Amino acid sequence: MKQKIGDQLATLLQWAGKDKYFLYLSVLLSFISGLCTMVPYYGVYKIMEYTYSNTCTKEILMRYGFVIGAAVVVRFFFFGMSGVSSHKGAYNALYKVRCMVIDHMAKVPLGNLSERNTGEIKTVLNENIEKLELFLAHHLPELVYYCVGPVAVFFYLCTVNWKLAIITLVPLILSFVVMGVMFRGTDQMMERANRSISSLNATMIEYISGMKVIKAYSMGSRSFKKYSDAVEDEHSVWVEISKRMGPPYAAYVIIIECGLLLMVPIGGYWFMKGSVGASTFILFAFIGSLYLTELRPLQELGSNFAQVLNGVRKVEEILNIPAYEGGNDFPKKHDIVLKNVTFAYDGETNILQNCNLKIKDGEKIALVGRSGAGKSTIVELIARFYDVQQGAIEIGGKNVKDIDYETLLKNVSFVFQKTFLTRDSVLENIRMGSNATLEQVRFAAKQAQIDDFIMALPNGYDTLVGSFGSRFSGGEKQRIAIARAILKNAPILILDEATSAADPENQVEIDKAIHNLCKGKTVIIVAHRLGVVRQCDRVGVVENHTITCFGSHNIVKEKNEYYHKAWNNYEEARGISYSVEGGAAYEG
Ligand SMILES: Nc1ncnc2c1ncn2[C@@H]1O[C@H](COP(=O)(O)OP(=O)(O)OP(=O)(O)O)[C@@H](O)[C@H]1O
Repeated sequence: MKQKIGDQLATLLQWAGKDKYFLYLSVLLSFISGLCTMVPYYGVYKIMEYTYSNTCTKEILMRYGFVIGAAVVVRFFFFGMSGVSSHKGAYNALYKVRCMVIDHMAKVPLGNLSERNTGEIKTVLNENIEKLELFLAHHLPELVYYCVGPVAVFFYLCTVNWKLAIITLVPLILSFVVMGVMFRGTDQMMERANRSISSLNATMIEYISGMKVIKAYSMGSRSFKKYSDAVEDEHSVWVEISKRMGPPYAAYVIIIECGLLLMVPIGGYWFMKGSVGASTFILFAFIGSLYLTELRPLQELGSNFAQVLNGVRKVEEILNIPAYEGGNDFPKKHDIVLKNVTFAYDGETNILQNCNLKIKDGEKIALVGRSGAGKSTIVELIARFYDVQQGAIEIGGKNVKDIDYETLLKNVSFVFQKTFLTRDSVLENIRMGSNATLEQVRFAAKQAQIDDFIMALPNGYDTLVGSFGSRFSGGEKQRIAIARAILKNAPILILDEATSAADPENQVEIDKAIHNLCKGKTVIIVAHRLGVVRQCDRVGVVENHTITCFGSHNIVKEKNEYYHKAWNNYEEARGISYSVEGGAAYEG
């Protein structure tokens, strides 16, 4: 449903919180500044009256000259102060909105976020929120200033001659009609412009982050085409907008400037008839029609206003994604139970169906199965990255939906297949926002077998991670991720094929570190390589949308066909002897 403009502005002010008072102050100062616009008209008119009645003296000239000068100074001073206040309010408000969006994103289910592409979220966080800054810091005080000034002048002109004053409004009324035409239907256009910017952002992110693959597969021209198509689309939207708004804009400018064309014949006729004096005629003919030109910037503000409202809508859309709120403390016991879990990412195609699993507190289990069987999905459901559609997931007897989401995430450690490093120091990359001391971080890094490597870096733990963590190999990044998990020390640990990228030379040390890390914790390992399964108490086979077999390695091997075969293949592969003609045999 379309929201009213007033409601959207109220929402914006509500987001600003206490900083809205800076914005109110800015509006007040702009208001006073706008009122001062009237004073020069008053001063000039008075001087003309004295001049035409032959009573103008040096003293009178000085007096009105001073009044005009003072009004101009006050006007600019107050307008400047209004800008200072609006900037203070706007930047604080912007900071709050950005924090609110980021905080909210942390509390919403991943599923709802991944429905939006990264480009769309980037557009909201950057472009849309920037538009709010432009509005609050610049347009809001300008809007008040450009409205109050002409209104004050109009009222003053009414005191001089109300009939002529009303005639000065004719161009204004016409310009409003033109503005109405100009902005009719721009909502959809701005929505389209916003979509095209989001799509351009998404393509740009994809193009830059996939540069390696694009080069490796000589996909340059095709990928570039996708990018250039997005640029083309964005360009065509704006061409259409300017085509649509250009002619009415030109008409608006001409109409608002043509007050003189009405004033000279009408005012002149009344002057000739003797119904208005010379000073009144001159005031209206030359100055009275000028004041409306002050309204010209309102058109620009109007077109930006549509974008601001669109920005508010986009931010609201993200803030309106239902978040996981409230909930209980994390349970003392850490057994995990899946009860008849059914789940589909798209709500239709079930990835899991009536899936059951019971993991004891402190147990270490492995999930195995074909690629795409749903192993990662199970562990992500346990950490409530998504909500199950049917059934329940319980930790320590409590449904994960009833546990405070932040607490749940604090108590579950994840080591993903792909490690994400932030553009920060190595220290902060291991700390991940915690207050851990350098000693604690180093202790964790030692256990993860990465301390020596970090100490050998140019600035040790203060070394900055290059863009997207490109300075580290896959194995090094994984060991940093293991160090993070060791430091976090959560009672539930999920390793999603955590050691797949490890350096074979360090594999033994890493296995040792993981062994220490797992002590006393409930551990789920998503195992792609079967070697890791032997360290686990039990193993579960994920197939046919459920866990078909769960038990010790020997039992599952005996009962489950997939696991039996996979294990035999694994053993066979390990036993393969490679021999090079003339060389010694190598046992893999
Ligand atoms: N975010 C998502 N949106 C839609 N479908 C998804 C999403 N993530 C995974 N899937 C689909 O769900 C199914 C199970 O994926 P999942 O990653 O859980 O399998 P997996 O057993 O861990 O596979 P692998 O061993 O290859 O990592 C796959 O068909 C996959 O395409």
